[in-house]
Amino acid sequence: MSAATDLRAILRIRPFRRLWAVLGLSALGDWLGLLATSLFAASQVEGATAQGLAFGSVIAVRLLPSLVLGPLAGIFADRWDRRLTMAICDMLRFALFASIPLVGLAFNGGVRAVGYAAIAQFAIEAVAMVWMPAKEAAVPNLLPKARLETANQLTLVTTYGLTPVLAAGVLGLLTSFDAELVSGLGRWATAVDLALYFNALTFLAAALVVITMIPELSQRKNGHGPPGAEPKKQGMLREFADGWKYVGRTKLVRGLVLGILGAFASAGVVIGTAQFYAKALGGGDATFSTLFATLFIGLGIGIVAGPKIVGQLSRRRWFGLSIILAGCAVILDSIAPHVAVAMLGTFLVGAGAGMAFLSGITLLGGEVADDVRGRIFAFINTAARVVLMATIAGSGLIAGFGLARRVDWGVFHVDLSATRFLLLAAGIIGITTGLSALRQMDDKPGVPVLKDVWSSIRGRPLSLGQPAEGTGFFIVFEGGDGSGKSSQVVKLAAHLRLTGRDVVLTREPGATDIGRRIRTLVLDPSTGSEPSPRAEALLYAADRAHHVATIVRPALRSGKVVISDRYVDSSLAYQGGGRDLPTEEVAWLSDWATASLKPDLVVLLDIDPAVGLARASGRAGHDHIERESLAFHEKVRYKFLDIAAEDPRRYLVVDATLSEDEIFALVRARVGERLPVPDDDGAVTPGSLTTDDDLRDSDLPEDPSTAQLFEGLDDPRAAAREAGA
Ligand SMILES: Nc1ncnc2c1ncn2[C@@H]1O[C@H](COP(=O)(O)OP(=O)(O)OP(=O)(O)O)[C@@H](O)[C@H]1O
Ligand SMILES: Cc1cn([C@H]2C[C@H](O)[C@@H](COP(=O)(O)O)O2)c(=O)[nH]c1=O
Repeated sequence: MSAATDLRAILRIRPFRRLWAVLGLSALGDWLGLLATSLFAASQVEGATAQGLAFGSVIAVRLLPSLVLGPLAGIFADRWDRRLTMAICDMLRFALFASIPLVGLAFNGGVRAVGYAAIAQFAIEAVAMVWMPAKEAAVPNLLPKARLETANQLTLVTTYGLTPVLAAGVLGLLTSFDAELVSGLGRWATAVDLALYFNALTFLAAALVVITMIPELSQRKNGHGPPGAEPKKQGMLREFADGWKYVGRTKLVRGLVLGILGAFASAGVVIGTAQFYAKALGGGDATFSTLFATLFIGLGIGIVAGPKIVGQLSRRRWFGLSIILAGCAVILDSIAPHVAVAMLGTFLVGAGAGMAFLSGITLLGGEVADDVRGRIFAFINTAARVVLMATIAGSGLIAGFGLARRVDWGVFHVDLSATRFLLLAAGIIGITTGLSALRQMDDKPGVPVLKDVWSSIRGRPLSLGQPAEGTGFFIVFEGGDGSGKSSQVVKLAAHLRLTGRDVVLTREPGATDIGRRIRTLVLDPSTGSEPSPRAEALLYAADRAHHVATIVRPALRSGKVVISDRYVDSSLAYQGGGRDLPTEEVAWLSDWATASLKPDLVVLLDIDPAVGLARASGRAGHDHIERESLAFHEKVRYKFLDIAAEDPRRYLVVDATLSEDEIFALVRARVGERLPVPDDDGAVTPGSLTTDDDLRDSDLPEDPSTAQLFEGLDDPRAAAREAGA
């Protein structure tokens, strides 16, 4: 789907469209408020030092409430109606912003007006701390999970890309007409005052829209109860503690928090050392500004283009990898010999941070239960600010002390700068936290990360990972036609049943009703037509999907041993090797069909196709595949061997020209290593199965499924035989 179609799709969702308009208004108000109150404070006093102090104090005051109120603010979002919380917060912000110029007018400017501006700013920020988690927690309830990422892209671009520019434009426009405004409208209508009134109105409008037009903001999806159920009310302190506990005990959230804080710590060092870094590169203010702009361009591109670049890559993996990318890029900055390399590094830092930010909040929104979401957002918001401020201040201080040192060892000398060391440390922190987040949150264990990334960048289908499946054991027999699989599966099933195992014997294609019809379609020459290679691959996959869903998984779930005559590798070997279809696409198809169910053990009976086909020709009637050329069957054989060589722990490759009993002895030994034998009390001893002497034909239990599967009742070869093919 194109980006425009994606956008249209989320903007078609009415409550979200309205909320987006509200967010735009609030963000515009916020930026305008920040700029205007700072200018307002500076304009109330005389002299450069006093103006600088006034400007700085208003900004500093904005950051304080998050430290004090941050962790508590999330409780409001989880405890009370989020729509009401947002509307009340917006009304309060409306009143507070409007009061700043009015109080300034009453005091006739001066230090008292600045003092009030600072107090109002503190209160506004405190209110914003409550509004923000309510909004963040409500958004995921308005959208389908699959649309959350695009929605986050849109709100991030609106909040950090469009509205600051618009706010600066509005303020610039007003200040350029300052003199005219004052002479026309009077002393109460300076450009900054008007900006503050305008800003107040944006919050009033937002409050009205929220309360009258987005009732959906009140809806809840209870994470632990039925949808719509009221979350259980408990004491505030208990709720606060529960929020912390949730972070501690939930692997995903722990990984996200760790990753986000690590990323903010690295970003803090980059920002704190930026001035000194520009000097270390031999540049000045212009270099500093260029690097800063590059960082933000990277950030924007990461947010806007990131999802398209990584395609279907797991978002959990993407999050960890983005932090690792940012960490590596900071290390590149730390060793950059000149500005061009530093710009590349800084761009990648921005891109990595933007992608981590987007994937992080999307994961939080989509995966954290509704009833704690507000607290988690508030917790992260506060912790991130604390880490950011501490690292900016700390690294700025350290970098300022030790700008550059030259260490001489006789003829050798090295230029060491504290800035570069700090950047190196920040890069290492970034990589370490990224790796740790990746480890904590990985949702595809067993699937190599780099292979996954490479496939996703190339737009190839990805492997789906392997979910655990009950307590059963899944054995598959593979090999060319006539290699002796059917003979061995029957022996092994009988043998395991003698040891008391509950065994399900099955095969592909054709173990189910649907499968039998597919088998006819795909193999039976008497149908008069043969499927094209891709259709053939799809038909085998369809048979497999139904087979796994209705026979294999249920049996494994109830602890049975499932023995299948052919499975996924047959598709890889015949359709991938024999028919020359791209093997990774065939693999993905089967992965999807089976929802990634992999066998515990695969026995590959390897045989020269000339020998196997000669054995199979003993049966009258040949299916489509048996009629293929020897070259085709040779490609199949080598594909089977390649697959087995990649995972020797899972495969037992046996020379299928050995006698049936010799083969079975090898199979039995290997199965015995993996499959413990239960004793009379149900206890298990690994590694001892029955011997040949234990296995007498007369002892074999009746196995109707075996008869049905292998006696040719539904076998197209039988039909072909009858038709005299
Ligand atoms: N180890 C062996 N040595 C010689 N002949 C064997 C051996 N194993 C099986 N056979 C014979 O080879 C023929 C094919 O055996 P079987 O049906 O078990 O193979 P298969 O791999 O299931 O074949 P297909 O894939 O074509 O269904 C049968 O006649 C069987 O008796
Ligand atoms: C599962 C599967 C099978 N095939 C081919 C391989 C054989 O020639 C026939 C099945 O015959 P059998 O006597 O039951 O072994 O189908 C395939 O091409 N792709 C597959 O995925």
